[in-house]
Amino acid sequence: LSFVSQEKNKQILVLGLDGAGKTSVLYSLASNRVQHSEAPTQGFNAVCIDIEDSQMEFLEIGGSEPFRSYWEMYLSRGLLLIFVVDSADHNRLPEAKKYLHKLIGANPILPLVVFANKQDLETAYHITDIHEALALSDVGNDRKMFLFGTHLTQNGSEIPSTMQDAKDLIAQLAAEV
Ligand SMILES: Nc1nc2c(ncn2[C@@H]2O[C@H](COP(=O)(O)OP(=O)(O)OP(=O)(O)O)[C@@H](O)[C@H]2O)c(=O)[nH]1
Ligand SMILES: [Mg+2]
Repeated sequence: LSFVSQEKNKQILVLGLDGAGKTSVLYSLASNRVQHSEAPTQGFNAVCIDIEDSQMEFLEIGGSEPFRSYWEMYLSRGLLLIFVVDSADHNRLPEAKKYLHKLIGANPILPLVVFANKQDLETAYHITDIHEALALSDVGNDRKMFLFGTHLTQNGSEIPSTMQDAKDLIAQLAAEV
């Protein structure tokens, strides 16, 4: 895990409301072990992850209100967009949907990978309900779009297979663009 400040490389953008689990997902993808974040991201969080022979640069932008205005500014530097939602945060799904559609409206081609996170919580919506709540059928046919149900539980345990699948897919998508 390392922090980078290269400007030229295109990044994999990691966005979504505060508390969705973006940082936890990134740390876990980086180490292949579940690693929960300890604090909300204040601003930006850049993480380099080795996949097979290449290195991928991920950029999380904090999901708290003051940081959301930066999301759209970074779209053009994005290779693909990972959008993370808390599947159990029913009340804020409409808000997540609003922001997601603003983002995809601003960029017609950026591939989209949605993480319906916190599937371990009892009240979590199933991915089919997340698909509907986020109106993912309106995303458009010209864009590559994928939806994964993910969960992170015990710190230090191996990442669940859906997370590994998502990581493999992201590597494949990044290699294609
Ligand atoms: N139960 C459960 N908790 C999770 C999961 N993923 C993350 N969390 C917890 O959710 C909280 C928020 O996680 P973060 O990774 O900080 O969320 P974030 O999206 O980076 O939030 P910001 O940086 O504020 O935008 C933390 O307490 C995590 O431990 C999950 O899959 N299941
Ligand atoms: Mg964070």
